[in-house]
Amino acid sequence: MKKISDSTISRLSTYYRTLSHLIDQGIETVSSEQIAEINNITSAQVRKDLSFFGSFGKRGLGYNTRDLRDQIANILGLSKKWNVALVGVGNIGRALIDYAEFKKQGFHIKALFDNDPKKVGQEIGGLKIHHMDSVCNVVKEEKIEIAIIAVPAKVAQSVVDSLVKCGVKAFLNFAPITIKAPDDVMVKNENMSIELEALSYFLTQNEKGD
Ligand SMILES: NC(=O)c1ccc[n+]([C@@H]2O[C@H](COP(=O)([O-])OP(=O)(O)OC[C@H]3O[C@@H](n4cnc5c(N)ncnc54)[C@H](O)[C@@H]3O)[C@@H](O)[C@H]2O)c1
Repeated sequence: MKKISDSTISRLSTYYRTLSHLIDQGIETVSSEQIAEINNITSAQVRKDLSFFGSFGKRGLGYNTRDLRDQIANILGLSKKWNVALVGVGNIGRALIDYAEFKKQGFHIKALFDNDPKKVGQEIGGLKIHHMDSVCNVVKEEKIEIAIIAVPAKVAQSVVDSLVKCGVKAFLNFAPITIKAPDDVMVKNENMSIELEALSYFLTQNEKGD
């Protein structure tokens, strides 16, 4: 299959949400123009993104919202349940454990890790916090496929390395560093500071233009 860009994958997630909202409103069919308008992009972009994966909808009739949502869910692998581990049960970690939406989307937090002796052994949301010493055993037992990294930056690389050694191949990293990983491992970075800097740049350039 052709290599699909990150931006196409990210737009598919957006279309998935758009279709879910339309279905909630009882709307059965939608055109690429409507999907485009809702998301401030062009209809050509919507058609191009979908064309990578086959032909959907009927010319002139648009797409059936449920069919298209289900097909996008299949493409994104959302029809299955993913077992997730969270490493670092601090401020960010706790907020993520409490976020019920992940579970609804098929991402089930099944294991918690921390190296603080005061936290290890405690239970949060029905899950025991394990020490990193037992990481591979727990990863194997809980069939962990994705790990969320919410530890301080200075230890994030070594934490990822430990999980890679246990066979985990997908990471969502909250620590503000660039993680190095083998080619068959994917690391997505979640960094609010970068987003804030983009806003800062936008406001700074606007001021200069005034
Ligand atoms: N992505 C963002 O937008 C964003 C925003 C704020 C903070 N952060 C980053 O997220 C991370 C977590 O922030 P926080 O405020 O929750 O920190 P925190 O100090 O509250 O929590 C970190 C947790 O990691 C644990 N930990 C430390 N070393 C560990 C190790 N080697 N193995 C396992 N657990 C370990 C600590 O015991 C603690 O429970 C930091 O890297 C921070 O810079 C990201």
